[in-house]
Amino acid sequence: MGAQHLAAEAEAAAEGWRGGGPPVPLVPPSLAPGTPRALAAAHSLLAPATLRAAVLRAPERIALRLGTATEGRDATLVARRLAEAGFCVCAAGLRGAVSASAAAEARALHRRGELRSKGFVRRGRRLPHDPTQRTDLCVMLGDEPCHPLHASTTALLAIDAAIERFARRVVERMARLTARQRRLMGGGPSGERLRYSGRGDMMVAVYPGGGSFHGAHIDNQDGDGREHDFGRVLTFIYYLNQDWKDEDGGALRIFLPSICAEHDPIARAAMAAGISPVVDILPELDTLAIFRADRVIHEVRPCPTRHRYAASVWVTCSGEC
Ligand SMILES: O=C(O)CCC(=O)C(=O)O
Ligand SMILES: [Fe+2]
Repeated sequence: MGAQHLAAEAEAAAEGWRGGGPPVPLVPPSLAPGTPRALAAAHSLLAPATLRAAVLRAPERIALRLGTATEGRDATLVARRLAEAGFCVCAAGLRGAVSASAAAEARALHRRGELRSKGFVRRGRRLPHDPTQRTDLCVMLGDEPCHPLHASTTALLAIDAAIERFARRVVERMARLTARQRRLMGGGPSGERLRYSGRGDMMVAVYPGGGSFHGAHIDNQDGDGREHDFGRVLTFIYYLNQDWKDEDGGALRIFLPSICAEHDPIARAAMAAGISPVVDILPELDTLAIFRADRVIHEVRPCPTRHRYAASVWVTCSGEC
């Protein structure tokens, strides 16, 4: 299946819920009936993703300094990059002590058995866990002091608060984008100016080696079943793994949306050959990946041995013309 086709599906899905009609179902492309992945998955729970992909060089990281006076300027850069490409990769610039403590907290949650299998959220409901689609283990953290995990996740919650502050700024900057940028990847489904409407609890996840993976999907393919806003529009993922190498696998693979990729000659050639242009992002400590939760197809490549930890926050938006 070509990238153009995938992206067209993604865009159709993003619009389906806006028009008030039934949401357009999106089978995770790597698991569509008859594809190699679907066949492999029938034989093994840990089959690696086999969607044909041309791996392009990842764009330069934006060096952020979360929680400092430069955050406003950083948010403007991120908003522009999101509008042009649908995703961006940042170095968050958090103090080493904070990121190292958060990584230790995530490992301790796993050791204590707090991380469990979960299904996808579709139309606002969590579906039963399906090990042919994802084999990560996760838990949602709450920031209220009475939450049972509150005392053991203070560094993770500090990162959660920093991401929320930054996310609010990014959405504010996205609302200032031009109409053209908003129609690309910077606005609502009909190019509306985005407005921050909320966020979910932070999710801490581990891919515990053994080929664990998360098949190709869009986080919010159906508006999350919400009437009053667009549901999740941005995904923020902060990675918690020191010295992650190519050979450790586990890259976050982003499928370039076709309307963004067509300006790149290599991506265009790949699409013409029916191959998806993708970029792979290594889940290295302090890397912050940000992408459109409602439009960008992505997957987690299989993790053969190392345990891979990440903390994700989803931001919901409404829109205004
Ligand atoms: O951890 C990642 O890199 C991505 C995970 C993901 O796509 C998800 O949980 O929806
Ligand atoms: Fe996802």
